[in-house]
Amino acid sequence: MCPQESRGGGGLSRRGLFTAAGAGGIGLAAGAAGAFAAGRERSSPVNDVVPLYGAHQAGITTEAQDHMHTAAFDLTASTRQSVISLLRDWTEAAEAMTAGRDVGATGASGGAYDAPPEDTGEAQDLHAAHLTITFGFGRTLFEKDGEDRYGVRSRLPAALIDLPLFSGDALEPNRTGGDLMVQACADDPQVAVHAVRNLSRIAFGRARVRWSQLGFGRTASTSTGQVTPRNLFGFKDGTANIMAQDRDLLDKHVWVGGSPAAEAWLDGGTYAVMRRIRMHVETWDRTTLREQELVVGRTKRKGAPLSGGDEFTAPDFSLPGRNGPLIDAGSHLALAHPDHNGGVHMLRRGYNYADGTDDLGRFDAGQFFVAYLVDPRSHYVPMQSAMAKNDLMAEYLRHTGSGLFAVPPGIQAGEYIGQPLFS
Ligand SMILES: C=CC1=C(C)c2cc3[nH]c(cc4nc(cc5[nH]c(cc1n2)c(C)c5CCC(=O)O)C(CCC(=O)O)=C4C)c(C)c3C=C
Ligand SMILES: [Fe+2]
Repeated sequence: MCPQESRGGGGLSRRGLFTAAGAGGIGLAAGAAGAFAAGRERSSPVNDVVPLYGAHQAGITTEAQDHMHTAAFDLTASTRQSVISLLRDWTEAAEAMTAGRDVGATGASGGAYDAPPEDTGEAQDLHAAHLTITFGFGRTLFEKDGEDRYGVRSRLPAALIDLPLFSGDALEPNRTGGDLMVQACADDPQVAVHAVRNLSRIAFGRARVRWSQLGFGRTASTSTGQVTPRNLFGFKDGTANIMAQDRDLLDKHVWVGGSPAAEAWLDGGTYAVMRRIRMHVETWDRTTLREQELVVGRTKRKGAPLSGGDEFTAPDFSLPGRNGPLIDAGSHLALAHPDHNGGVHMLRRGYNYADGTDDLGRFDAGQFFVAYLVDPRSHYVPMQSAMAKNDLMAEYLRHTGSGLFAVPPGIQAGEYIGQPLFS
């Protein structure tokens, strides 16, 4: 695991910064001073800062936190310079918030009495909570209605396609697309919401929120140190995920590299596929345990493949049962497995969501599916096409929102997110 991506990777809480600064840490002293100006004193020292800087953006291989708030934005900026200034301002704010500080020099309550505060304030007294903020660029940033709005059309990556409409999709326009994407993940929901809200406030006059989604209860592990969580069908989800420790799989299936010159700005980055998938939990809850396990291809209790063993045993798709293979060829496991998808893997990092009820009293609940992968044309579209047609799980699912974003590489101090694209 890259140190810069590890959870709490050497980061310090604001109280920790004071201590280290007192011990002679010059760089840290500057951070502590900033924190003090922003007025975020906290009660106890904790080590819950995930550094913003690194080769890759944080929030991808970082151990999946418990909560998520994601938003997509439509740009209203009329110039390229205005987009750059927004990205600069967002980077500065992200650096402060992920370090557990308020936004701006005066923060939530240290500024002029007759001016709006620089920070909205709801994260005062809260820890950094492993906050990560991951940024992405939608296809419409590069080209919209045939127009090269910000002079970056020539740098549009070939893989940043318009995703095709899949069988059974019921996409809602106001939950789909977007020029920019911001994914905030944290172990405290209020910290994640605070981050997106402040970025939205900063964007005023340059970009406005197109859609946003709250998520809870991660539906994947991204580190071998994490316990596999459960989704709203009650099954373990994320067992066979790419983990932060799988360096070779990450290099092959997640990180973009060796791009042609026009796309080289994305090297070290990745693509984020986001799908808001409603799960018909009422129907699922009236389905027998036998049927549920048949659909998933794994046991509900342990998450073991139906061919036997424990959670991490490799599935055997040819092992026969009384009426055909023990793992049904139409099961989600069979359709998603690399053996049936040309060997592709993806890093899943989704969250459960529950957004109230519809007019029939049914829960609008499901999974906000997020996957990071090297190329959606090879690593997502074929699998989703097959699932939409043949996955036994499909009858319990409805895709209501969608987004595909190019996620630029990480940055160093002094740079802004996506800088190579505009250089
Ligand atoms: C196109 C990609 C995928 C979508 C969309 C998707 C939706 C989805 N998945 C579950 C539940 C489970 N998925 C599991 C495994 C799994 N799913 C995908 C891909 C998509 N899932 C992959 C690549 C894999 C791993 C396959 C493998 O290598 O074995 C599992 C099993 C446990 C696990 O390994 O994670 C469950 C359970 C839901 C509920 C859902 C939509 C709401
Ligand atoms: Fe899945």
